Amino acid sequence: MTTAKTPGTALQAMRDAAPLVQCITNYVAMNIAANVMLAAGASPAMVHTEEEAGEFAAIAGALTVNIGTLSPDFLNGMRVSARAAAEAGRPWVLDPVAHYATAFRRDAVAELMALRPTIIRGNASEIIALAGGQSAGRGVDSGDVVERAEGAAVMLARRHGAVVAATGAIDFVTDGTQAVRIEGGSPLMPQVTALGCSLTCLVGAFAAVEPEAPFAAAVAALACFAVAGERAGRDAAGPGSFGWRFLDALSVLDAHGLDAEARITIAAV
Ligand SMILES: Nc1ncnc2c1ncn2[C@@H]1O[C@H](COP(=O)(O)OP(=O)(O)O)[C@@H](O)[C@H]1O
Ligand SMILES: Cc1ncsc1CCOP(=O)(O)O
Ligand SMILES: [Mg+2]
Repeated sequence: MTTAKTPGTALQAMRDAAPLVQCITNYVAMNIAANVMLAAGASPAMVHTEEEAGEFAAIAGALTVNIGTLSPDFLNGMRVSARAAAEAGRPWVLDPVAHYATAFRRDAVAELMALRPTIIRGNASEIIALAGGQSAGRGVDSGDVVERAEGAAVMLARRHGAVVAATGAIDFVTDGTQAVRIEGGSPLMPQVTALGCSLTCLVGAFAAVEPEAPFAAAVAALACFAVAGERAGRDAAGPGSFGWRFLDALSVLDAHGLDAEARITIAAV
C-alpha cells in the first residue's frame, strides 16, 4: 500500500532535511525572508554576488531568484546562479516582481525565463503579464484577483514546462496538466511587505527536498502560508502584530495541523 504524500509529510521532510537554500532576493525582503525560512525549518543564505553566487548554487539544495530591487550586478549573479543550479540538477524558483514596470525588468525576466525556472511564483498581476496579458499591476502590489490569472498560469506552465503559482486571496498552482486552489491566509498578508518574496524562498526549501515533485513542493509551501497566515490573522490587531504572529505560527505549525487545516481543492485545467 502506498500513502499519498500530503503537505504535512512534505513539511516534516523539509524540517528533517533543513535544506540550505540560496535566496537571491531584494533588499526589502532579505531579513524577513530569512526569518520566515528559519521559522519554517529551512536554512537560508542570501548570496547574490556574481563572484560567488554560481559556486554557491552548486552546493545549495535549491536557488530562488527575485528581481525586486534589480541592478546590473544583481542580474549578473542571477544569471550565473540559474545556470549553475541547472547544471547541478537543482531546482530554481523565479519571482518576477513587478516585471511589467520597466524595460530593464522586462528584459531581465525574459532572459531569466529562457534559463528555464522550475517554478514561477508571483502575484496575480505578475502572472497575467508574464503570459502576455493586460494586468492592472503598476508596482510590486497586485491589482488583479487570482481568478483572472488562472488561465495565464496554465498557459505559462505549458509554454515553459514549469510549475506556476499565482498567489492572492485564493492561490492557484498548476503544472499545466493539474491544478489546485488553496484557500486561507489573511487580508493582512499583503499589508506586510515582502511576504510574497518570503514565500518564494520557502517554495525553494520544499523544492530542495522534493526536486522530482515541484508541483507538490509549491502546494505544500503555499499551504503552510495559508494555514499559518489564517492562524496569525485571528488575533492580530494589524500588520505589525500580524508579522510576528505569523513567524510564530509558522514555527509551531506541524504536519498534523497543516493537513487538518489546509483547504486545497482540485481545479480543472
Ligand atoms: N487577501 C488575501 N487573503 C488571504 N491571503 C492573502 C491575500 N492576499 C495575499 N495573500 C497571501 O499572501 C501571500 C503573498 O502573496 P501575494 O500578496 O500575492 O504576493 P506578493 O507579496 O508577491 O504580491 C500568499 O501566501 C497569499 O496567499
Ligand atoms: C516594496 C518593494 N520594492 C521593491 S521589492 C519590494 C518588496 C516586495 O515584496 P512582495 O512582492 O512580497 O510584496
Ligand atoms: Mg511579490
